[in-house]
Amino acid sequence: MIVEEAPAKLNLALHVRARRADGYHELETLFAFVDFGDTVRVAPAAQASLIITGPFGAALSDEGDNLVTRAATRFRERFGGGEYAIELEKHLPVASGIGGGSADAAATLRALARLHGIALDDPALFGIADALGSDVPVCLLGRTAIGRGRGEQLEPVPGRPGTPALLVNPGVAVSTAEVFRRWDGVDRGELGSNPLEGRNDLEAPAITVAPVIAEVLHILSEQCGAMLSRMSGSGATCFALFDTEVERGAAHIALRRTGWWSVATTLR
Ligand SMILES: C[C@](O)(CO)[C@H](O)COP(=O)(O)OP(=O)(O)OC[C@H]1O[C@@H](n2ccc(N)nc2=O)[C@H](O)[C@@H]1O
Ligand SMILES: Nc1ncnc2c1ncn2[C@@H]1O[C@H](COP(=O)(O)OP(=O)(O)OP(=O)(O)O)[C@@H](O)[C@H]1O
Repeated sequence: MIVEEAPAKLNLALHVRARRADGYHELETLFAFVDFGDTVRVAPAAQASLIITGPFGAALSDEGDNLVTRAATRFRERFGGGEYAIELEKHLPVASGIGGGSADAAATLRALARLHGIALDDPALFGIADALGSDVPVCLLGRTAIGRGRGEQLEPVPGRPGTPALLVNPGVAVSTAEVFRRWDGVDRGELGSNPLEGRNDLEAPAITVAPVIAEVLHILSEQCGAMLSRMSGSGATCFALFDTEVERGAAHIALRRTGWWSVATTLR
């Protein structure tokens, strides 16, 4: 059996530049990963199966069309091979801006590539990831990178591994397509040389979908030692980066009182 971690992605900054003719939006984003996520286990089997476990498993079990299954199907169409029994252990909230489904699809592709002796930088594997979703290529890469285009043109950059981070989700699922639809169409400029000084241009439209996001951002920004607080992706998960683990710990205790989902972790 192959076990692959599916870490959550954060958009440390996300600048929306233009709406394209194909309906997607041109982005500039700084992707990073944290030491927290789902787990995917893959084993050869006589018959294909997917079981979903973990705290957010129930939220997905009723949906027939899982990105894990889609990834495995695309992989078999391209590379052949038999059937697999897959277990997805779901720890990431669904439709929450931290790329849970994308991470699961990428982890499935990595597991199958390892089982088939295919290099992780095989262009055909990247092609499958690209077709599955805008965030799947960076999840396949699994390291800090600047993303351009609709997020699939990747330039690896040095990260800040070990930086204490706190993730907070107020429990509202937000549709990525809906948030992009509500973007005001104003290009507020490029990422610049220090993306941490950037913005997430989807915060304002996401707040119109789920006003509680403004409250989450406000509380995070007030925490002692929070050097950066921002929404990730299309929301509703927000994060703060801290100078020290002690400050993150104190913020985690404060946020627990809200009853929202929160996780103390570190950048990878
Ligand atoms: C917002 C981000 O999370 C930032 O990393 C991603 O761009 C979203 O990536 P994703 O969840 O993999 O999204 P996809 O499944 O590719 O797209 C979902 C929908 O979001 C919108 N979408 C997505 C990405 C993009 N660059 N422009 C868009 O307008 C499109 O309406 C699309 O139909
Ligand atoms: N394995 C999966 N995990 C989560 N969602 C999945 C999965 N497979 C399919 N989906 C569907 O994909 C939708 C988006 O889920 P996901 O958690 O990837 O969104 P997200 O966190 O907003 O990601 P992103 O940051 O890439 O926009 C869900 O509403 C769900 O219906």
